[in-house]
Amino acid sequence: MATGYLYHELFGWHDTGTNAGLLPADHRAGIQPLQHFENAETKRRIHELVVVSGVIDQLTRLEPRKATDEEILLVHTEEHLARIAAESEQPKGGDSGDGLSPFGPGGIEIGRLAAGGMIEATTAVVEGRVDNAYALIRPPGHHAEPATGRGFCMFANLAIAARAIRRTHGVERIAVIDWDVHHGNGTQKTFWEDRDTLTISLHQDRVFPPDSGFITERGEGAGFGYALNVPLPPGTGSGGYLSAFDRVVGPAIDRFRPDLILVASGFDANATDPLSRQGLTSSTYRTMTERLLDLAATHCDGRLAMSHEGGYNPVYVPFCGLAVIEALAGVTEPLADPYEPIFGAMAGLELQPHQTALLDQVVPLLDDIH
Ligand SMILES: O=C(CCC1CCCC1)NO
Ligand SMILES: [Zn+2]
Repeated sequence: MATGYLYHELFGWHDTGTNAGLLPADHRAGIQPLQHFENAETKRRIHELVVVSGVIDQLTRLEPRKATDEEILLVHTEEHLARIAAESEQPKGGDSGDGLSPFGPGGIEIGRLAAGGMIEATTAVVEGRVDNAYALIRPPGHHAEPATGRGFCMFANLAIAARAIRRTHGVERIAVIDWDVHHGNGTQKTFWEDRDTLTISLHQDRVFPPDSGFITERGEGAGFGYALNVPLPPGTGSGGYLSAFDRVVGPAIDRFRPDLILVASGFDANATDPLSRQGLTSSTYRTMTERLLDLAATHCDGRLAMSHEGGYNPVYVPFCGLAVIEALAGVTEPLADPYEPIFGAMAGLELQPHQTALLDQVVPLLDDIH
C-alpha cells in the first residue's frame, strides 16, 4: 500500500496569535492572552510522532505547492480572495472573515500552500502515484464558504481540490466524508446543488456553526439528497460513530458509487478535545479509516485522500492522527495508544438509544441517492 504524506514546516508558521483561543485578550473583560486554539502545536506533534514512530519510512512524501488564483476561484468569490490578499499585506495580517480566524502578515501564502497541498495529495492519488494520502495542512478549510473564511478556515482546501481534480482529471462522482466534530458547512454550501458530490458530515449537534448541520439540510435542485447531515448528540463515543458508519456512511457510499473518496479529517471528536464534547479515541479513528479503505477498494480502486481539519489537544490528537495514517499505510504493528485505556474507559461510549433514534431519522434519507 503506497500512502502519500504531505506536510511542510510553513504550516507551523501560520500565525493565529494570542486570541486566547477565540477572543482577543482584554484585561478589562478578564480575558488573558494565550495562544489561539488553532495553533501549530497539534499539527507539528502529529508530524513528529509520524517521524519518531518510524511510520514516516513507510510513507511516500508529497510536497505542497501554492494554489493559484484560478484554483482558489473554483470555489471562492473574487471578493473573498481579494480581501484576504489585501489583509495579508497589512503589517499585522488580518482575519479570514469572522473575527475568529486571524492570520499573520503574508498569511495568504500559507493559505495557498494548504489548498495547493490538498490538490497535490488528491492528484497523486488520482494519478495512481500513491493509493491514498494524508495532507497534514494548516490553516484548515471545511468551514470556509465561497464568500468568506470562517471557523479558523481561510480557503476551502478540500472543496478546491475536488473542483480542481474534476477539471484536470475528469473525476466525476466524489464522496466527501467529514468526521471533524464541527459541521462541514463550507463543503456542504459549495456543493449544495451538485449531485456529483455527496457530502456526509458526522458532527456534534450544533457545536459549530450553531446554525447549520441539521438533518433537514439535504441540498437543493439537482443536489437534493446529496448532502447528508448526522448531528450526533454530545457524548457520542465509538458506538455511535461506528453505527453511523454501518447505517449511513457505508450504505450511502454504496448507493453513490464514487470515483474518489475525500475526507475532511479533524480529530476534535476525541474524548479530550477542548472545543467539543464527544468521546472518541484513536481506535475509532483507525476503524473508520479501515471502513473507508474497504469502501474505496470496492468502488474506486482504493482512491482515498484526507485533508487535515481540527483537533486541539496537543497531547492526544497526535495518537489519533497516527492511527489514521497507520491504517492508510497498512502498518501491521501499530504503535499502542497509551491513553486508550484511560480515555476509552469512560462510561457511555457504547451505542446509546438516543443515538440510535437520531440515526433512525437519517437512514431513510439515503433513498434519495441514485
Ligand atoms: O475545529 C473547528 C473550529 C471550531 C471553532 C470555531 C469557533 C468556535 C469553534 N472547526 O472544525
Ligand atoms: Zn473542528
